[in-house]
Amino acid sequence: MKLESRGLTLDLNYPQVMGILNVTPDSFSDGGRYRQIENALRHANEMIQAGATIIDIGGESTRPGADEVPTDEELERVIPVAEAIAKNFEVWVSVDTYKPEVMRESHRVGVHLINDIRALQEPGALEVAIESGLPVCLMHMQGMPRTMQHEPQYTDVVSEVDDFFTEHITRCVNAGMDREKILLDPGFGFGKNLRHNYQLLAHLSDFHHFNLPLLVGMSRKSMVGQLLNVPPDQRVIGSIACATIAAMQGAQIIRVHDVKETAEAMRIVEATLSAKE
Ligand SMILES: Nc1nc2[nH]c(SCC(=O)O)nc2c(=O)[nH]1
Repeated sequence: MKLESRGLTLDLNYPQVMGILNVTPDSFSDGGRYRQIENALRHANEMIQAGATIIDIGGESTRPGADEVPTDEELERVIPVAEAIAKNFEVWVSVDTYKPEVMRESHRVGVHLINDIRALQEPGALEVAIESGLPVCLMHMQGMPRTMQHEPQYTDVVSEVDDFFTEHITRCVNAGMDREKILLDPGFGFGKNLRHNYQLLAHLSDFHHFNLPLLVGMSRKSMVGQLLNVPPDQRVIGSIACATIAAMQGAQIIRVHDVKETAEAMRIVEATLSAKE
């Protein structure tokens, strides 16, 4: 499986590491110190050297309870950094946004992938994404970041996420999007309790029936913290375990803070999966 964008190709026969670049003052793990462009470029370069093939830039913290950021503030945080990275490095640049204006500007400055935690449900987002021709990650979320962790309920979380994927793939394709530009993400921690998260991880390979790339993000999240009872910056080993379990099930893109550690773990996964053939 391969993903193309702007002349770059991502070989999805091997797990690809997506490095997280938060440009938010309140991001729960980076502490928002990457707001300036020079720091952002330095961090992006570190992650690329460590093995990241995608840099995911986020201007609005979506940790549980986070408030929304005005569009012009998000544009100011994200676009200059996205442009600088796209100009300075031969790396995929994705933008973690649900706002159509941010998607449009991201496309204009050379971004390769739209990463939308709201699965193009904001008014205008689907049209902008189709117009851009960029690949888009559709992520499942129950509720909204401010309230999504207040008693999330499912009859069967795996089948309900599967139904969500079916519904939104159909919606996007019917609106004119090429099906092969869609990526899927179960949205760990977005309206899920601990058990829901591990049910999704345990059954991740069930989602391969769509024959679309699976992107997962568990890095430093509460699904690790609640088991290990450690703060975000001490969740690296647990996050690597999650990444390894996901990649062993064929997840193609792993979204992480700790790129070097994850990239090394993916080498072990690759060696194991290729020995299975
Ligand atoms: N596609 C995708 N995008 C994301 N953006 C965030 S922000 C919260 C955090 O990093 O803890 N999580 C995810 C995720 O899981 N998947």
